[in-house]
Amino acid sequence: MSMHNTEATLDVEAQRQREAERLDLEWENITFNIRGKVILDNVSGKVSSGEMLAVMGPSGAGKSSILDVLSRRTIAQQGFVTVNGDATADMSNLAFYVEQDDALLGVLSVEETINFAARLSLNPSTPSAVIRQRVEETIVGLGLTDVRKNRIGNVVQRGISGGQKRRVTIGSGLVTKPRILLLDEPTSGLDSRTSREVLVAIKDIARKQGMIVIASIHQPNWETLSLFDKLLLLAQGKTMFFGAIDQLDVYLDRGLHCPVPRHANPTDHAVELVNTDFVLDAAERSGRVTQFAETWNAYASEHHLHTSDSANIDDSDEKHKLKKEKARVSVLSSVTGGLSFSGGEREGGGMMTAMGKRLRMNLSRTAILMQRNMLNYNRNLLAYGVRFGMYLSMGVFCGTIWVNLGQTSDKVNDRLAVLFYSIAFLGFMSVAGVPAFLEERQVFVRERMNGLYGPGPYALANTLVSVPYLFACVVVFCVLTYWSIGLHPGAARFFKFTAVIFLSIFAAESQCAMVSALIPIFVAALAVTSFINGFWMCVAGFLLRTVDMPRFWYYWSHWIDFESYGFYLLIFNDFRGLTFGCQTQADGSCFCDFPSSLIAQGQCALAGEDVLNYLGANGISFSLYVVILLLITLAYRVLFYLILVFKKR
Ligand SMILES: Nc1ncnc2c1ncn2[C@@H]1O[C@H](COP(=O)(O)OP(=O)(O)OP(=O)(O)O)[C@@H](O)[C@H]1O
Repeated sequence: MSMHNTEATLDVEAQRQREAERLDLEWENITFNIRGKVILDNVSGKVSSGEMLAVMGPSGAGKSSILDVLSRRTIAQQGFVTVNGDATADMSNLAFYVEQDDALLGVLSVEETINFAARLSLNPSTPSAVIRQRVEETIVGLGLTDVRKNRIGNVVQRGISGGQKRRVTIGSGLVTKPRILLLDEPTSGLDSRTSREVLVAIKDIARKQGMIVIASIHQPNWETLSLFDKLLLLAQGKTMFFGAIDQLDVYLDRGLHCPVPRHANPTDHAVELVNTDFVLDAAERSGRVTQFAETWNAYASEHHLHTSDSANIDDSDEKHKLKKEKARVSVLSSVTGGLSFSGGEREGGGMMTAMGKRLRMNLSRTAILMQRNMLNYNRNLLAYGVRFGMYLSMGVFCGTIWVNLGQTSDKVNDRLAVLFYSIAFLGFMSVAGVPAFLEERQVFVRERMNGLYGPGPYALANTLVSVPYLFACVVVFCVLTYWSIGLHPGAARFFKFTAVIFLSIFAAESQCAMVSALIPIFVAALAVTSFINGFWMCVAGFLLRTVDMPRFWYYWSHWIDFESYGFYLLIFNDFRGLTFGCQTQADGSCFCDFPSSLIAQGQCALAGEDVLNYLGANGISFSLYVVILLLITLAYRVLFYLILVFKKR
């Protein structure tokens, strides 16, 4: 069968399947409070496959909140959200939520961004021609053809406009072909013509796909609004109107007795009526909105315009109990679902349960994320570019400042200092990756919330891809410093030196990723990571010998400090087998800067082992310390993963 035939068959099959799986999304009596403040008050409604619902209202009316409840990102204290009557339906599999903020990777092009979103949502076996076709349709549909090769842009490099970014974010959702598309302010930043065209494209896809579209929207012109089938008008969390768009002016006239003035836009008129932001008296503000809500309820009952079909059905105690139980299960599963290794599979009809398929899916997602990370790190100077430059410069500085340290006892302290500094400073500089990590994390949060993949593939891809980049940074530093400083001769010691620095810096990087995942605020992550690294320096065993360290600090902090293992491994690697000449004094006695075992043997010299003894590092096992360093890194990575699992935003 030719590729075109395959695509056509897939599309026809998908269409048939979707027609067969008509969806009704229904929400009943949603009441949501935050700290006693009513955000949504008894809101109900229903929307079906192929329909577009506009959610409107003044600022703070609860538009984003109802989208959050419908996507189950927020669980309301009262009420139910059901899909075809099922309150336990997995929304992360069904719905894609396009939030107000555009969380995108700035160095990727428009086309790459949409392409990765498509690949992350599809079965690993989807033919690439099908992916290309989807991406093409989305780009053309959203009017992004001219900028398809342009980069999104970030603080370093200007990219596409704000309105184009909005469309790319919408495109990243549309291309996954969700059954329910939730859009928070999709037209913000777009002029009225572009807004309309974007909504036309969405409507077209929604019709073809049998997709439900729910969009919060500010002041669209009437022409744009008429693209929607239904309107939910909110004020102070209460329903002011819910129903077919063309019923709004009828209601305003006959229900509210405030007819739309000639040439005025009915929605502008309605939003203006229910907007009480500028009424000074609080009681009057809430009284007016309550009265509007009561008028609507009375009108809806009188004209049988119930907010949801189920309002007609006898809501017996039994049915209510059943829904309540289902909703409870849904809340529980949404909590425990956080432990799952991956997100769900969007395409292909339902969750795959077989372990093999699940593993394959996770590996495929990990591979795609690795590919995207590499593209990001190659182009994003803030990821590793800045660090590469810093490590290279620091290599030049260290190699020329501690240049050619001779093997004399008076240089031993300088040698210890440069070894300590290599671990401490290079580890400290892991904070330079925080901005790029936070950008990547935001994209992860958005994609994870939309069920594209879970924390497992993300954490794995992040860990694996950071290795070669970090290794390149470390190698350049080591090559520039090792021989210039005059560290222990021999290739084997150089390779060990490089390996130890790499393992230590990888531990520092893992710690930084863990902190940034926990505190995803740039300045705070930077401050906390720097603070922790500063503390590790104090207890590493160089600035203060372990024998002189108060036992309280020694027993717990020294032994979990990656810097102490890195430092001990470096000095063990460097000092073992070296001999340092001491000074013969005027009286013929020998002076060494450290206690020497060689003087008693008639040599005016200091053995490297004497220095190790002095620092309590002579008896260490190199391989054991390497294993501990690896275990500390592993612990950071596991914590990183667990934080991502439990901290959803
Ligand atoms: N986490 C929160 N804590 C306290 N109040 C909140 C919280 N989230 C939302 N609110 C309040 O809930 C109300 C509804 O907020 P929401 O963001 O849903 O409004 P909106 O209609 O989307 O507003 P806008 O059009 O300005 O985006 C607002 O008064 C807001 O201040």
